[in-house]
Amino acid sequence: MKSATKFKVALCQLAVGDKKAVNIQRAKAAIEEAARNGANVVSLPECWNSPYATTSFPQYAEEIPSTAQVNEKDHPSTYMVLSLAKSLGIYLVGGSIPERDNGKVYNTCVVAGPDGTLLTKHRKVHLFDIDVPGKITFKESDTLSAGNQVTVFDTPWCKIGVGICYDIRFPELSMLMKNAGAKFLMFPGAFNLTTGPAHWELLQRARAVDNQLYVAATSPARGPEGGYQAWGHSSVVSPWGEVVATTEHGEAIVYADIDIENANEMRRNIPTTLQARKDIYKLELV
Ligand SMILES: O=C(O)CCC(=O)C(=O)O
Repeated sequence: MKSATKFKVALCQLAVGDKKAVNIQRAKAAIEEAARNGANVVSLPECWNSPYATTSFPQYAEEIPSTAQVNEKDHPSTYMVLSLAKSLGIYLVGGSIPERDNGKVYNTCVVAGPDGTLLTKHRKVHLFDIDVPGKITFKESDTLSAGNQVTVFDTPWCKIGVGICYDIRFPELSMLMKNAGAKFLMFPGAFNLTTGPAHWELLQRARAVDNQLYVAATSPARGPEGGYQAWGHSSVVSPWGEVVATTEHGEAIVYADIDIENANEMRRNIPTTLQARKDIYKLELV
């Protein structure tokens, strides 16, 4: 399905283990399957090449140079993403990997275009530092640094904004992506068994309705006992706030037919953007 406003998205809910080469092969196979099934835009989950653990991030980190510098030996994850986007002719939102740059490590999403170029990268802006006593304590800032950019890229169908996991909790970031023209927001993410059931779907539906656009969130599959337990439930939500595609917590590929005209219609019918009281409040980049 492909027209001015219609395309197919696929979210690859991958199992992730401690062998990077195996993780890359698994991701490659899922992306190939998604493309065979007609997906035009494919997403990987947060942290798909490394265990989701602060101690693993520096160990699994790779540099992410510009397209011409990417090679298989030094940048195997990004190499796979760029070369597969090109051979399959798809837009690939490469989940996230730990990125090393100038002695710092970031949680970074690489976006590849169908010509194999690195269109943009998003460094997670809001680090996941939380403490819910007796349930979950996580402190990404122990080993990660935060990005400071709002990320939106062009496709033939619409502009797509990218955030990573915890970024979805900050409505301002999504609003800034909408203001930059996005009609679809994609969040690779790895919620957990405490916040997942409570907030994963709610936040996607909230961001979709308050910005009148599509939202997709791609999780890893649930791991074995002992490691980080991802909530799974990768899903796609329409501008009206309906969950149009989802899954449970095992390995899966979630497909959805997107029609951006649904976002346009919602914006015409309920014209909140025009009705916003910009005379009494405003949102701006600093
Ligand atoms: O916001 C949450 O509850 C989970 C966030 C998370 O797991 C992450 O940012 O990696």
